Amino acid sequence: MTFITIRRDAPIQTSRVGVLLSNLGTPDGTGYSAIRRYLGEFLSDRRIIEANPLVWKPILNGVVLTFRPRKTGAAYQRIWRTDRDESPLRTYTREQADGLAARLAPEGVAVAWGMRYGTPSVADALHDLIRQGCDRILLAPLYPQYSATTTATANDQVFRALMRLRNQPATRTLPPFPDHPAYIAALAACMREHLATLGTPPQKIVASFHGLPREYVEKGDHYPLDCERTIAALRRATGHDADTMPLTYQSRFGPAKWLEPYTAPYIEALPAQGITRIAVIMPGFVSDCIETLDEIGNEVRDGFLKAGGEELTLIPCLNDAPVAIDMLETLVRNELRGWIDTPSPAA
Ligand SMILES: C=CC1=C(C)c2cc3[nH]c(cc4nc(cc5[nH]c(cc1n2)c(C)c5CCC(=O)O)C(CCC(=O)O)=C4C)c(C)c3C=C
Ligand SMILES: [Fe+2]
Ligand SMILES: [Fe+2]
Repeated sequence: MTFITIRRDAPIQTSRVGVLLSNLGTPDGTGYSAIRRYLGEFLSDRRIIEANPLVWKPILNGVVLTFRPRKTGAAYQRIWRTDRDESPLRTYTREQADGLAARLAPEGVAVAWGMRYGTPSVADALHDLIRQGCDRILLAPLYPQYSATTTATANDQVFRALMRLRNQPATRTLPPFPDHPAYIAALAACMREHLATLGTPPQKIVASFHGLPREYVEKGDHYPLDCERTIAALRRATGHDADTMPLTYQSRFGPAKWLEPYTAPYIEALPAQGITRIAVIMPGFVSDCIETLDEIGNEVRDGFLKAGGEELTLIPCLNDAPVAIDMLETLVRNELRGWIDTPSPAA
């Protein structure tokens, strides 16, 4: 292995705390080659696709990377932030980092952000923090519910970059926070604020989480337990139950069985039961992205309307709302105890 030396990395002389926010990733553009590059990196991750690479690689490089980029590119085009020429996930992650940086500036804490797949990479964000003199870094993957396919692979990627450093900073990782009071309070506030803008309240609020192959759960990924913890806490906080706030799983990829019930057929079956006005909340996504804005906001909405539904409203993800920054500040200050002296704000 070759060790890379970051300027001012040998030896670390300054003493500063840094926070590295990470999210999933996003392509650099909506064209075929940008999407192909992004999907190629994403779907080559063995935490994402556990199949034997001898079997999976020919499928990936053959049928998947030939046909999928067109479909995915069209979806990104529908949600692309043309004013900034980037995807919403990148915009919101940057805004979350900026908001958090402003809150932690009094203690001199540096904040950087990066993506597990695509750019800016988590390795670049790590190097940026080291250049700013950070010798203690909190890695904060922005996934409230743990999964090996999200939290673990985001941390793995930073550890890979750390492996190449001669002088490593000390690191901590932010644990998942499926029912942390600050997270549930932020979700409940965003939900109430959005519902207050509607003329008539929805008959149901469907809580849709990103799905996971059943096999990964059978092998021990405790992701669905975290989703259950979130939904139980959110129902308690907002006075709902399993009937008025059902839990479903979206974004199935490939032919295998994923966690059920699947969001799209669940929602399309509602009009036949007399439920024609619904809201959808997607608590697993800290930022709006292709899966919330396009899959639910376009595809699933179209299916619901075709099936006789009248209104499907999307409750926005936490994004850059002040309550989202409050939540991040609370979670991060809690993990930084002993590294910075200020008390953590009440949850
Ligand atoms: C086997 C494939 C996939 C697993 C497992 C998976 C888990 C998983 N993903 C998220 C969050 C996001 N996924 C996003 C996009 C996305 N996901 C997959 C596949 C798997 N995800 C694909 C192929 C894509 C790309 C889009 C597409 O082609 O359909 C995104 C959005 C990124 C954006 O830029 O908008 C997020 C966020 C979680 C939380 C999760 C496991 C629980
Ligand atoms: Fe995904
Ligand atoms: Fe999707």
